[in-house]
Amino acid sequence: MSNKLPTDAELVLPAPAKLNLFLHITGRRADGYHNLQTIFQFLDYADELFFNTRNDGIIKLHTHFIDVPHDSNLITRAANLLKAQTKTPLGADIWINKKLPMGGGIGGGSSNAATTLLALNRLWNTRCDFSKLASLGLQLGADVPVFIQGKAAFAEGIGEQLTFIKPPEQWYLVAIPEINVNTANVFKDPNLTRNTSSINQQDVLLIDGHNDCQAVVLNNYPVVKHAFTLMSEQYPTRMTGTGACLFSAFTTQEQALKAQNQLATQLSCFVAQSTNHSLLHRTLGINSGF
Ligand SMILES: C[C@@](CO)(OP(=O)(O)O)[C@H](O)COP(=O)(O)OP(=O)(O)OC[C@H]1O[C@@H](n2ccc(N)nc2=O)[C@H](O)[C@@H]1O
Ligand SMILES: Nc1ncnc2c1ncn2[C@@H]1O[C@H](COP(=O)(O)OP(=O)(O)O)[C@@H](O)[C@H]1O
Repeated sequence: MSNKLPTDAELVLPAPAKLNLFLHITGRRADGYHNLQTIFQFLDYADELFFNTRNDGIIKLHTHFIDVPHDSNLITRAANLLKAQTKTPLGADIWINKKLPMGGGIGGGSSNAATTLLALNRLWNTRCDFSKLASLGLQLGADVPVFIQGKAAFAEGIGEQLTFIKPPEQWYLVAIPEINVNTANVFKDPNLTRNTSSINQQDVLLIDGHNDCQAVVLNNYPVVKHAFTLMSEQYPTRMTGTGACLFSAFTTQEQALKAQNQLATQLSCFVAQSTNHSLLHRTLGINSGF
């Protein structure tokens, strides 16, 4: 990814990561998608996107991703979708400082799409409300709506039915196994547990839960299994989303940094605080009441 970033962009915004604190798969729909129950909480660890308005209507992503052609990049797709929906004559120049690992289950692509929708809606003055942007975002990925809403949530359906909640804000050590896990392949795996019992909304913050995708990913990706073994020998460890990233919770930053130091020679990892009010919305000055 080439990364010459502008120093004078009109709008600079974060696209934060998320964790799935648990991920239960409760069934498979007729269209092949899976119903799930999960908690999304944000991390104060983010990509950074830079936006300038263009008057000629062109949407240009300047940062090159090695593995993702521009047309299929979720940033370009989000910008094109908002432009088509609102028929604005305006365009945009966009750059990204990419920090979030791709295919890691921390939602970087979805978060990039959500940040792009909120940024351009503001720069283009296209006045779509959150629920309109969330439904546009859902066309790009199941996790985009929660990033648009910017509040930690219990999610059902394919992740789009959101009930806002406030799980404890903690410090996390997040390990990044060097592999990109393909979400579709995890959901296709015959060994995936698809019949976890549904939980009631009022119990969401009372249970510890688990991640149904974890066993499949540990079984199919030795790199993830190795990282999980190293980490779980020391701390309770869980996978986020469909992997590959793994996380352990700590009460203080010091504890999380100490754990990072212990594992640093063997695993690539970062420490971040979880938050119920997204860094994106805090930066935009949107007061969610959270
Ligand atoms: C399961 C989660 C939890 O956060 O995993 P991560 O992507 O974060 O790891 C997400 O909701 C994933 O959302 P997203 O990554 O947008 O998935 P999509 O691109 O919509 O789906 C990729 C493919 O996975 C399968 N899929 C995805 C979501 C779902 N609830 N059921 C499915 O069966 C479908 O085959 C789909 O074609
Ligand atoms: N802007 C983007 N950032 C990251 N991934 C993107 C982007 N646009 C498209 N993708 C594609 O989406 C896939 C999933 O990306 P990502 O959201 O980072 O992972 P996950 O859904 O596992 O958290 C990537 O492997 C990549 O092929």
